[in-house]
Amino acid sequence: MRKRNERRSSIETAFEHLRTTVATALGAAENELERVRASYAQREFAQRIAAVGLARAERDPSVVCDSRDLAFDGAMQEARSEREQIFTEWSGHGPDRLAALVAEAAPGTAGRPWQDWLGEPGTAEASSLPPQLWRIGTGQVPASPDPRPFPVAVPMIDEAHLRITSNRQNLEARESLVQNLVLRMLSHYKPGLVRVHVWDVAQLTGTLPGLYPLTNAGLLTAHDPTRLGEMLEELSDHIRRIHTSALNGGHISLRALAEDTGQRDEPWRIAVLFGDGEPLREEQQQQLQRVARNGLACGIQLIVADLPMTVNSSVESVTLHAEEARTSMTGPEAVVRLDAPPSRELVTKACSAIATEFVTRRSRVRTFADLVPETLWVQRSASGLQAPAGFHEGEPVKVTLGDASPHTLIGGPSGSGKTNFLYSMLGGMVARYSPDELELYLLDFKEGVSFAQFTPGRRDPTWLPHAQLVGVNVNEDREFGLALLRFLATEMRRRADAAKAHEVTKLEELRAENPSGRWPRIVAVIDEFQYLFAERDTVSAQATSLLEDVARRGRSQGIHLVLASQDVSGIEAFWGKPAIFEQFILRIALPKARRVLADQNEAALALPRWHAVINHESGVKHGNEVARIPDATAKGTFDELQRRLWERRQEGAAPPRLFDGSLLPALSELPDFTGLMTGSESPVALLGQVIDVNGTAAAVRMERSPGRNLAVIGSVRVDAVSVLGAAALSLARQHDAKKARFTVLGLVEEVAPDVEQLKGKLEELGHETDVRHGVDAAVEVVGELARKIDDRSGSVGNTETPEYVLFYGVDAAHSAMEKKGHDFTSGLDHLRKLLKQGPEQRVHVLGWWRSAQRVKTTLMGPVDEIGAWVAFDVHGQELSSFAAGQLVHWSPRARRGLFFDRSVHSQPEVVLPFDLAGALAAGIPEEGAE
Ligand SMILES: Nc1ncnc2c1ncn2[C@@H]1O[C@H](COP(=O)(O)OP(=O)(O)OP(=O)(O)O)[C@@H](O)[C@H]1O
Repeated sequence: MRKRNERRSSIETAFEHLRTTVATALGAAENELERVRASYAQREFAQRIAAVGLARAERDPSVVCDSRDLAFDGAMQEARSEREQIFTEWSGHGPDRLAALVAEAAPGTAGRPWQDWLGEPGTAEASSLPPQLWRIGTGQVPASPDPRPFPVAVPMIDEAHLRITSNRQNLEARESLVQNLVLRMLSHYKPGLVRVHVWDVAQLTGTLPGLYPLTNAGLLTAHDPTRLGEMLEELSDHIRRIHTSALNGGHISLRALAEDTGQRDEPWRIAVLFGDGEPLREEQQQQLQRVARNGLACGIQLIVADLPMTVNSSVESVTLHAEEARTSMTGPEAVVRLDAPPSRELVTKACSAIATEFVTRRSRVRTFADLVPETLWVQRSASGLQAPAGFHEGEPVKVTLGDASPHTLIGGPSGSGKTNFLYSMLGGMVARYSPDELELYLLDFKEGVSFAQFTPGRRDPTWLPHAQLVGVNVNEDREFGLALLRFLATEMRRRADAAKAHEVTKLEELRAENPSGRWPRIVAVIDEFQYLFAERDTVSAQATSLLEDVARRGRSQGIHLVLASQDVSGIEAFWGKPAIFEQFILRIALPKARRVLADQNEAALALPRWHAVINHESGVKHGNEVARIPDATAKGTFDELQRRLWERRQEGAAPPRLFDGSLLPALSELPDFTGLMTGSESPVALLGQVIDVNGTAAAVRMERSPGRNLAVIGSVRVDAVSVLGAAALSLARQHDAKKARFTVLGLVEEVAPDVEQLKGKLEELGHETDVRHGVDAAVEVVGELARKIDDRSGSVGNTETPEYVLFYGVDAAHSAMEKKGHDFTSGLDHLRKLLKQGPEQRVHVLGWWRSAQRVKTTLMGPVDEIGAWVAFDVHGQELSSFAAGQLVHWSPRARRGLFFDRSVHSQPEVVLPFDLAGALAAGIPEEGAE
C-alpha cells in the first residue's frame, strides 16, 4: 500500500514537474521580454514572440515581423536559449522518469501495446488492486528544444472518471480512444469482472462495433438513445445495492473493503456515454452527477464524451484536436498522440474470446466447496457478518448480517430448500468466522433432525464449534422458542450494560474499547418459527413482545435473528406489528415463496429450482439478487466442513447443548444431578427439566418448614414414577449413607417393579429404605409416622434423620384410610398430620395422586400443605386452587408436566420428566459424567 501511495505521489510530482516546467518556461519568456525592452527593437520583437509563443514564431515568423532582421533574430535567439535552459533539466530526466513510472503504474494490459496482450482473456482477480494508470498514447512537448516522447496514461478504475471532448470532426479518434481503454480494462481482469454499458445519443448500435461479441454473454449492454434515464437508474440501483450489501459493514468503498479484507467480488461497470456536445436535461444531468459522485466507490467508471457537465468527483479529461490531443494529466502544452487502435477484426476476435471464456466460467457448476474460503476463520465480525450463500453466473452472491441488515426472513414452501439454504449460508459463515467471532443458536420446530448434524451423534462424533445450542423436534414445546428469545434479550441487556460502562452504544465500539473481552456476534436461527405463534395464548403474546425487543435492539448488540418459515403470510406477530417486520431487512425467497418479498416483487414466482432471491432491501425489486444455491446437505458438504472446523476447535471446547423434544433428558447426565453433594442443610429434590436454554433441573428445596411436601398429580404411571424416582435419587445423593431414611409405599399394583428398582438403588447408596406394598401397609405406615411426628414434636435442631415418604398412588388407599381406629383417628387423619406437621420435623411426603380432585379429598380443606406440585394430564382450570388461585393456562400434552413451587414461583412452568434408566443402573453417576 505504501509503495502504491509513493508511486502515486511520484506520478503526481512528475506530471506537476512537467506542467510547472512548461509553465515556467513560458513565464521566463515573459521575463525575457522585460529585459529586451532595454533594447527597443529586440524588446519589441521579444514581446511579440512571447505573445504568440516561441513555437509559433519559429514556425511562422511573419506573425511577429514582416521581414526578418537582427533585432528579431536576437530576440529569437535569446528566447530560445532561455527556453533551452529551463527545459534542459526536465528533458534530461523527465521523459525517462515518466516512462518508468507509467511502466510500473500501468503494468501488463494497462500499459503495454495491444500487440502484447490482445486476444488473451485476463487473469486478474477482483480482489487484486487495479493498475493506477491506463495508457492512452505518447506525449511530447513540441516547444521543447529536444522534444522527447513520453508515455501518457490516465487513472481510471476506482480512481477517476474520464471526460472526452472532441470537436465532432474526429469521432473516429474519440471511439478509438474509448475502445482502447475499454479493451485494456476488459483484458486485464478475468472475464466477467468488467461489464460495459454504452449509450450513444446518436445511434442505437454501431458504436464500438468491435465490442459487440460481448453482448450475448451479457458483458456489454447497448442502451437505447432515448432511454438514458433507464441506464442511469440502473447504475443508481447498483450503487444503492452495493451500499446495502457489500458496504454494509461500514467500508467507504469496494476498494477499501478489498484492501481491508481481501474480499471483492462485484464486477466493475464501465458506462460509456457518447453525447453530441449538447447538455443533458437538468434531471438527467443531476442523475449523472449523482452516479459520478458515488459511482467510483462502487466500481462504476464513467467515460463521458461530448456531454457538457460539471462533475464534483475525480475526473481527468482528454481534449481531441485534429491530429492530436491534450490531457489534464499532461497540461495544455504537451501534445498527445493517441495509440493507434487494433483492427476491427482483431477487436472482435478478442471480445469473442473474452465472451466465450466468460460463458464457460459462468456455466461451471459451483458447489458447496466453493463457498468455503482457502483459509478458515480469518474474518473479523466487528462490523458485521458476510458470506456467500450461492452463485450467480458462477460468481458468489453474499448475504450480510450487519447494521444495515440485522435480521433475515427466509420463506419458501415445504421442500423448496430452506434448510439447505440455511446450511449454505451458515457454512459460508462458520468457515470465515471463528467461534470467538460468531456463535450460533439453532432451533427447528418441525419434526426431523435438520440441525442435529451440528451436535455429536453416534455415527459422526464431530460437532460444530460455533453452535451453543441446538433444538430439534421442538414442535409442541413452544416454550423452548420463548426460552431462546428470553436468553437473547438477557444477553442483549448484558451487552448494552457493558457498552454503557465503556461509554459506547454499539457492539463494534465495545469490541474496540474492550479488545480482550469476548463479544462474538450471535446468530439465532428459528426454522418454522410460525409454530411459536401457533395459538392465541400467553406463549404467543410473550414471544411477540420478546421478538419485538430483540429485533429492534439486537442490531446494535450484534444479535441477529434468522427466521425461516413455509408460510409467513399468516403470522400475525409480523403483519400486526410492522415494527417487527421492518427490522427484517434481509429477505430470502425460495421458489414460490409468498409475501417474503415486497408486494409488487414477484421474482420468487419465476425462480427455478434450487435458486433463491437474496434481497438486502426489505424485498423491494431493485434489491433482488438471484443465486443458485449449492447442495449443502449431501454427504461430503457441510459435514466435511464441520469435521475440519471441529478439528480446529479450542481445547476444552464443549459441544452444543442439545434439546431434542422427542427425547426425555437423562437424569444421570444432567450436571444439576451429577453435581449434587452430600451435607446440604436443605437438600433439593430434582423433579424434571425446565424448558430453558441451559437445561436447568426443576428443583424443590426440602427444607424444614411447613408445606415442603410434593404432589405429583396425573393419571399416567410413567410420569409419576419418573418424578418421584428422580426426587428420591437426587435427595439420596445429598445425604451420607444411613443419614436419611426412605419409606416407599406402592399402593397400586402397577408400580411394584418401579418401587423395587428404586429400593435397590437407594440401598446401594447406603440408605435405610422401607418398602411396603398395598393399602393396609400404607395405613399402618401413616400411623407409625404420625406417632413419630408426635415423638419428635418440640425438637428444633437438625439432629433428626430426615425421612422421605414416597407414596405411589395415595388416593388408592383413601377408603382404607377413612376407617377410624380405637383412638377415633383415621389413616387420613394421620396422613394429614404428616403433611401438616411432618416437614418441620424433617418428614416430607412426596406423593402421587391420580387426579387433582383426589388431592383435595385427601386434604379436605386448604391445599397449603402441598408446597410444590407437578401436574401432568390435568387441565389448567383444575389447578388454579393449587397456584394461589391464579388462572393457569395449560392444556395437557404427552410427557410434559407443569411445575409450581409456591415458595419461588409466580406462575407454573413446563417441565420434561427425566429418563431415569442411567440413574437407576448399578454404579454411582460421577460428577460431570456424560
Ligand atoms: N440447492 C439444492 N441442491 C440440491 N438439492 C437440494 C437443494 N436444496 C434442497 N435440496 C434437496 O431438496 C430437499 C428439500 O430441501 P430442504 O429440506 O432444504 O427444504 P425445506 O424447504 O427446508 O423443506 P421442509 O420445509 O419440508 O423441510 C432435500 O432433500 C434437499 O437435499
